[in-house]
Amino acid sequence: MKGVLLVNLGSPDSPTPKDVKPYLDEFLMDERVIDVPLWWRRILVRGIILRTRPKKSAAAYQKIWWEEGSPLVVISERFSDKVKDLAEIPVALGMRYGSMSIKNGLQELKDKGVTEVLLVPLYPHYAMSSYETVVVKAMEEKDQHFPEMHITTLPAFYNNPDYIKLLSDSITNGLKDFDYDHILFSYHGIPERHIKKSDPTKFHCKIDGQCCSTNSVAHNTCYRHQCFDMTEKIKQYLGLSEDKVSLSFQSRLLNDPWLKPYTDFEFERLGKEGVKRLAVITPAFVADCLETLEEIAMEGEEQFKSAGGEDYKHIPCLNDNQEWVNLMVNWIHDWQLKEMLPA
Ligand SMILES: C=CC1=C(C)c2cc3[nH]c(cc4nc(cc5[nH]c(cc1n2)c(C)c5CCC(=O)O)C(CCC(=O)O)=C4C)c(C)c3C=C
Ligand SMILES: [Fe+2]
Ligand SMILES: [Fe+2]
Repeated sequence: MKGVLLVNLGSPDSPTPKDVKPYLDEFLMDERVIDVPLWWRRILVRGIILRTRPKKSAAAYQKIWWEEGSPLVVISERFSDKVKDLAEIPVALGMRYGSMSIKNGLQELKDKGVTEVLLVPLYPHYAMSSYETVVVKAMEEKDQHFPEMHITTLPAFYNNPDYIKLLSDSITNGLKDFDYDHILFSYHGIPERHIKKSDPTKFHCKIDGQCCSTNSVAHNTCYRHQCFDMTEKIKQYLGLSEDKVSLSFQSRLLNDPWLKPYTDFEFERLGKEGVKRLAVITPAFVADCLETLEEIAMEGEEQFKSAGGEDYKHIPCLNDNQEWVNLMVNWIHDWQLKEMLPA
């Protein structure tokens, strides 16, 4: 029997340093997130980052936490419940980090008699620290605990025309009551090194002005290309003028070079250059979370306004929007009935 496993990133069990610490430990000890040798990762994560970060992150989580729990988890559950109602085959939800594991999700499917799984990493783009680590972890769990299962993975959907339309419509909807001067597309950042590591040709991705717009097989796994391409497609769909849109990368950690421009610097630049009304969209996330609700909707507004901006709007992620649920169900049905995956 066929079934679906939806996987998002996961959150701590509560917004306290006690629960944030083990969550961050699992997250940052992932070799695809902090990609340095194990001995150095142990020193960096356990000896340095985890001494101070849990308290700081817990304070940030407290600002956005809902009565029902972490917004990322609650929204993912609402999305998953709606997909379950329409999919006609078993659907389970797992998280890459934290207590709602991928293993539990696969077990839930196995208990319902599922042997053929469609794995859906809930990320529109491919990055080794998001999409790839979900796939690798699911395959490890399968090999260890569910050898009889067969797993097929939904490809990254950053350029899927139906998804582009949904995101574009959500921008139109978000801007109905907001007369913007500028729209910033803020994507989660990654270290530049990750782009080079994910390049199968080993020479295409130079992180310059050209590589991401020169056709290459490297783009199947190039997060930077995929962010540029998605922005371009939405710009075209909505007919946005070049000078009113820009792209940036948020959420840096540590001092390595990360993808540029940096979102926090862009808030300052745009404010100083006279942009008064700024709209921000966060298309690396399908569900609102710490990085959108705190870093963008709260901190970002403060940064932009202290640089001279006046009005600010964060456009929510697609979350459990019914059209997004319907699109996911269509993809599931195509796979279930015709073995077809979205292009
Ligand atoms: C080296 C560090 C990190 C990389 C690389 C990274 C990539 C990456 N992350 C997401 C999506 C999310 N990240 C979230 C939180 C978060 N991310 C990092 C670090 C890296 N992410 C940390 C340490 C945290 C935790 C919070 C903090 O201490 O700042 C979240 C939100 C989780 C939540 O509970 O709400 C998401 C979602 C993507 C898509 C990505 C690569 C493209
Ligand atoms: Fe992250
Ligand atoms: Fe590139």
